[in-house]
Amino acid sequence: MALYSYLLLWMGTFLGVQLSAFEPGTPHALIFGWLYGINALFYLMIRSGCSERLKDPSLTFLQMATGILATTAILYFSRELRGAMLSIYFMVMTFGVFALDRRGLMLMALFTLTCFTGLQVFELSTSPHSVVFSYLIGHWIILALGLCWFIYVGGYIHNLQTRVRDQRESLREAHERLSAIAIRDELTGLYNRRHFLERLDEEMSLAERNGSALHLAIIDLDHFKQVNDQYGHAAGDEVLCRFSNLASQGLRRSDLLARYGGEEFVVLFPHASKQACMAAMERLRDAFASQDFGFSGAMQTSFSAGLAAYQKGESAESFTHRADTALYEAKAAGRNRIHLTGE
Ligand SMILES: Nc1nc2c(ncn2[C@@H]2O[C@H](COP(=O)(O)OP(=O)(O)OP(=O)(O)O)[C@@H](O)[C@H]2O)c(=O)[nH]1
Repeated sequence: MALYSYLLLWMGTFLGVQLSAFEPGTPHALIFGWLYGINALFYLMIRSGCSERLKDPSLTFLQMATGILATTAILYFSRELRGAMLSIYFMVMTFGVFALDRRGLMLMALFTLTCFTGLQVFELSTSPHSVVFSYLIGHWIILALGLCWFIYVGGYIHNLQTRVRDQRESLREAHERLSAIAIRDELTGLYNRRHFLERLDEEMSLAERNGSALHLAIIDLDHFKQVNDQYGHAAGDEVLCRFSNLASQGLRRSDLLARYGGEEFVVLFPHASKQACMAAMERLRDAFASQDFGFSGAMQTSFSAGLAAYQKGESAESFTHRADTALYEAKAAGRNRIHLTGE
């Protein structure tokens, strides 16, 4: 954008010289040559990442200061076009609107006014006879008022931009939070059934492609209705949460644990042998059975589980059905046990 703007400005200056609106000897090639050289240096600093170490990595201040100095040099050679050429300062200030806050804009405005005042003082001291005093004051006032307007409007645009950015950021965070909540079970914090079924499909595709082992365990807490009936729903919830914590801590991070519904849970074991899965499940069964919930002696906390190994080419329905059948067998065999399905 800077290169394009400078090109337009160069063309304007060149035309101004041809039409005698500028001093005949205006060294426009020299001024713009320098300008392009310095901007090429800025470009290299930004592209190479050198500018990252600076306080202003986009080099906005430096780029604007260069533009303001170059504009002051061009204004020096302008004659009756001086008033119109003041607008170039505002073009340079526009660069800062999206990158600088109100304080930064004030600094750049002050720098602009200082440069222009310096130019006027220089002209007054070197050729006082060619200076029209009313023009001099008029130009200064127009520039000062224009810069004040820029600070006000620029600051407003900057604040607006910051607010939009903040809102976009909070929307992104809210979306992330919602996505995280959508895949979790509210009571236990474990993954919910929907997320589990999605992951099951993914893991089955992986096992299909790589020929790797994949086991599925369906767990059902035993006589859970009695807990609710005798000790209330809150006690039932406490048992569900305690089981979830035990299982989360006892399983490997690569195992996928989810609440399947009610007092039913599932664990997906990717890349684990049948023996390793059985051992993990037995450890969990022992840990759960030894939990003390303060229930009366007759009531034991235990679970039954069915374990199935994924068979190449089978559907998710068939895989879960086989694990479910094994669970049914475990319940029928007296509960508090884990059954492994064959075929
Ligand atoms: N506290 C509580 N209870 C739940 C929740 N979800 C399901 N339940 C209860 O879990 C109980 C499940 O009972 P059943 O399906 O008869 O199973 P069970 O008593 O565990 O018997 P078996 O599975 O045959 O050993 C029901 O009483 C449900 O109300 C929950 O989120 N919190």
